[in-house]
Amino acid sequence: MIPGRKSNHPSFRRSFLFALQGFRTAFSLERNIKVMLAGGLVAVIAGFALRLDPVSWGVIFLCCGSVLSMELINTAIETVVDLVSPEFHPLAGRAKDIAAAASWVLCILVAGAGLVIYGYALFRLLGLA
Ligand SMILES: Nc1ncnc2c1ncn2[C@@H]1O[C@H](COP(=O)(O)OP(=O)(O)OP(=O)(O)O)[C@@H](O)[C@H]1O
Repeated sequence: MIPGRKSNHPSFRRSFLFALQGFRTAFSLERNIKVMLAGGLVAVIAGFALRLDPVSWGVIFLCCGSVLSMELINTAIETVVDLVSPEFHPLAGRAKDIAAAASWVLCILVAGAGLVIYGYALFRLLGLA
């Protein structure tokens, strides 16, 4: 709900536009978002090259989406921390470090999933699996 507004919720279309605006802001401010989008593009190109099966494509899309979403949430947490604690504070640092850790944990697990999926697809393409 927007503070001071009469209606409780913006329309579905306006909500989508707010989300789009949030994405554009995060994209322009965060280098990690650009890196992750580039990584997603490489993953899709590699998927076509290795002729992934439909289930593998589904997993790859889910992985790309979850990594990107987690980085957006991380960026939102950093923004709120900067708002409530513009000064140096150990708890502010801790909150940012934990949010960054959440993103890295997901990235490491997704890298593992990618290794298995692309590795298996490569072996299959070479007739080794
Ligand atoms: N207000 C603060 N008080 C204490 N430590 C802070 C504060 N702001 C940032 N830090 C420390 O500096 C680190 C980097 O903070 P910064 O806001 O630059 O994040 P970032 O480098 O943009 O993170 P990411 O790479 O995930 O986007 C934090 O993880 C935290 O350890």
